[in-house]
Amino acid sequence: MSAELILETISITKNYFGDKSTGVNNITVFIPKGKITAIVGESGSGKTTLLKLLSGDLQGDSGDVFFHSQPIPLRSEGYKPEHAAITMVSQDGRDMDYSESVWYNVSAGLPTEDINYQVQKTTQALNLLGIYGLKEQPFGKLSGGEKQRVTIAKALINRPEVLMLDEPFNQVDANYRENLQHDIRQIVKESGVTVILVSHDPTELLSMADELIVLKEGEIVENGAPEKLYHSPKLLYTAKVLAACSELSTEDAAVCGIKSKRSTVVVYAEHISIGGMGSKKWTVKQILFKGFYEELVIERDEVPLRVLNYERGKYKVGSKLAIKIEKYYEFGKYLS
Ligand SMILES: Nc1ncnc2c1ncn2[C@@H]1O[C@H](COP(=O)(O)OP(=O)(O)OP(=O)(O)O)[C@@H](O)[C@H]1O
Repeated sequence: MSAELILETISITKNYFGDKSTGVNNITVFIPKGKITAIVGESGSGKTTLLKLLSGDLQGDSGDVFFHSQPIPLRSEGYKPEHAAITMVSQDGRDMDYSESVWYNVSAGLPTEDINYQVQKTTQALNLLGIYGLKEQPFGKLSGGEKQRVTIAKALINRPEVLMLDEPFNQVDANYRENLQHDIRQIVKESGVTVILVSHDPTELLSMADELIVLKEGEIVENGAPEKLYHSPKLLYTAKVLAACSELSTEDAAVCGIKSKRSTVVVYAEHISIGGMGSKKWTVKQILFKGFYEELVIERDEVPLRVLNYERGKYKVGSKLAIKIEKYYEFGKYLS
């Protein structure tokens, strides 16, 4: 049985100033209830525009948006209950009072002045995000990650049906990010809230999302389960959005020992193993610190490849390596 839908767009188009190269064109999407849907794509591909159309923040030039099968009312035309049911989490702390406490800011999200109700709901929301201990702290003095948790707690306090997060982990450092991602997944599981998130970061999308929508130049080019899109991307564009990878021409691929008749070969960094029996023909050119692992840029005959190295510190710039490419993807020129 297919999942119940909560939001959908039918052939929605929104071009800014009538310019077809901006905004989104003719988009039909179905957002399943109680799941995490991620909208991904390069900068300017229309992710935020689609989010705003889905939330009633923006009116399409043509097409429809439905919430529970009813047309979504526009926010600019006055408050409707649907607007409270769909909450957008702003990443810039715009709705927050920086000099006031976490408690004050989160409880301000409640429409009532009933103190008992406020205490109960605010305590619940702070506990849900693991920030009860910060309740007395002024919002302005928190770290980026803590601020983000407070913002989400405030958004969740009225139990919206849909939570929209635009680049939610931008300000959050890597360690904290995994915890927050885990907590959001947990909240979705426990509360049944539907989450739609927009992000650039492939790692957070792949570990969090149930569904991915890939946008390119205002159009959907692929959609489906993250594992499917990651392991079998139909388009070069999708592979590049989702994975740390190297894009090779047919000639460059030959240097890597790959014979291909297609115009482009893509190798994911994680599909290259270092070492083995081969001769050490690759030179380390750059070492990028990634926390518990490193990303190496290696080169042979001026062909660069990105490789993951989990034995941190083992190689230096100039070290010679042998590699083995375990898997690669081939794309013809019409699959870019
Ligand atoms: N208010 C606006 N007025 C004019 N053009 C706009 C406006 N908002 C967005 N655009 C244009 O529409 C296109 C899509 O923008 P949008 O912000 O939806 O993309 P995005 O994928 O969210 O980008 P990013 O990842 O950089 O935030 C871009 O070309 C952008 O310049």
